[in-house]
Amino acid sequence: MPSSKFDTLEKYRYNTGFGSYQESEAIENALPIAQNTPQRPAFGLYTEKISGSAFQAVRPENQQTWMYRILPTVAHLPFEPEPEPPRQSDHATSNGVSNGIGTAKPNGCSSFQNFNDYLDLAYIPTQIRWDPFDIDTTCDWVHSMRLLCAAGDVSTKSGMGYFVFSAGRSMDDHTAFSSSDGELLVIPQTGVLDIKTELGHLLVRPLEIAVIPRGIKYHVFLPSGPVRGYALELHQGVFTLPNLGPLGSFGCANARDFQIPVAAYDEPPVATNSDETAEESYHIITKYNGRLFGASQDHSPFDVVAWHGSYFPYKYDLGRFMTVGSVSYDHPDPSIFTLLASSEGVAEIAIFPPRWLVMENTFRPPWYHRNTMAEFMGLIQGEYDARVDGGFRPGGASLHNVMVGHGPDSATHARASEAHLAPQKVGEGSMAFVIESNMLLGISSWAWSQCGKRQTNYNAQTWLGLRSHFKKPKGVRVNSPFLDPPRQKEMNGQGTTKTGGDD
Ligand SMILES: O=C(O)Cc1cc(O)ccc1O
Ligand SMILES: [Fe+2]
Repeated sequence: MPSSKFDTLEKYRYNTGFGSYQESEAIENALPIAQNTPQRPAFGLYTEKISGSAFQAVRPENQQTWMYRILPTVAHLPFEPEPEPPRQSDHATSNGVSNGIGTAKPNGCSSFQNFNDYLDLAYIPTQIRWDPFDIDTTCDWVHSMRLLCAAGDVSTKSGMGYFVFSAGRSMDDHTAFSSSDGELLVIPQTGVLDIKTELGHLLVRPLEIAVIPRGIKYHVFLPSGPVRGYALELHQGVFTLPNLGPLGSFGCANARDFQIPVAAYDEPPVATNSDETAEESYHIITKYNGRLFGASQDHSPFDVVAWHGSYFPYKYDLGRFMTVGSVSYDHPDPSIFTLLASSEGVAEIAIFPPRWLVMENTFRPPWYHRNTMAEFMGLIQGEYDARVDGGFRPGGASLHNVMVGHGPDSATHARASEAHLAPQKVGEGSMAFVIESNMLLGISSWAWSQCGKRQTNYNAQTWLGLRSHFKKPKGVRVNSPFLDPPRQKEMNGQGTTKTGGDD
């Protein structure tokens, strides 16, 4: 007997190919040949289509999948609001009011409840960093997500939401979850996710990522205990592979390394009495404009015997990423490490795998900067080479919002300015990521105060140690229009010099 479900590795078979057209049968000949909607599909199955793009989307962007299933999705009782279980990870202040922004929510509200309330987000032009988030052992996947920051609006399909998840138990048997609010990128930081989806299984471990399309139902089993990680829900568009431009035909994340599940289905229970059909009870939970709703049905939603199409979940092993970089001088933009980009340009995720730095006469860590793009960073393991002050830890996060200045901490600056520039391997045993977004992100009140993880000394600890090293060279002309002409002349040793106290 396997000790856990994920030891039965046979169920984790994958096809490959980002953006490919797939077909998969759990029972041979379940897929119709040369048509989609036969009058009577094979073996008494129902035909159901799920679309992820408008019918008339251009071919490269068109995402639709045909499923051949035991019963169609519609066969369920009406959805009702789902009760909210209590949560461990609220650290509301004693008077129940947050520290300056928003309104603290009482213990017991779910993440997705917060997520709906975009008016409760705060926009703050300072650097923000969080210690590793606590693992909420009481939670299953459905209630595991906590909104950190967001932009846009779910109902108009704009923007995206950034989450941390932490769960200590598997979803109850006979439950399934889906989000109608967007496509979810899952980045586990610790623990294993055994994800059973309508289209087959995905086993996702730290240093892998998974993407679950909008509306696809799934069940999350935790075969090896608690999990924690990061998630990004795109309300707008879907994840795509970035174009490679002058890099050529391959590099970064290659299409063939994306793994796609194969069809698998739950065998319906056998009726004991031949006059009856055996019934089961399933609870289906869906996130709809930020709220959780539940419905019952008498059959498994994991009943897709065969499918074909271009709309499916997938996973990717970050170890397969081919990093490229400067082999002469200067530090390139981090876009060279882009793993996935959103089709509508609202967000991109780049990773920082272990890599060689060989640049000559170069300050090798990132430059100081502020960008029109907001930068959210997470750390899966190890240490991020541009922030070695000990405050950016695996399972924590940072946010440098639109036009918020940041860069290497003062110790890193001092070290890198003096470093002997031999070839150097950085990030050994480490994996950080950055999500760049072109939207100004609002912070949830949970992220600002209730989680109790925001570092109130981040800015001071990281950058206030920077000292001016400016030394005006002697004997050079000063030509600065910021200085008035007499002062310039004086600095250049011309004209009358009047110093304070002489007149
Ligand atoms: O550490 C950061 O801020 C992320 C980052 C990395 C990099 O190599 C260049 C720019 C940048 O924003
Ligand atoms: Fe940055």
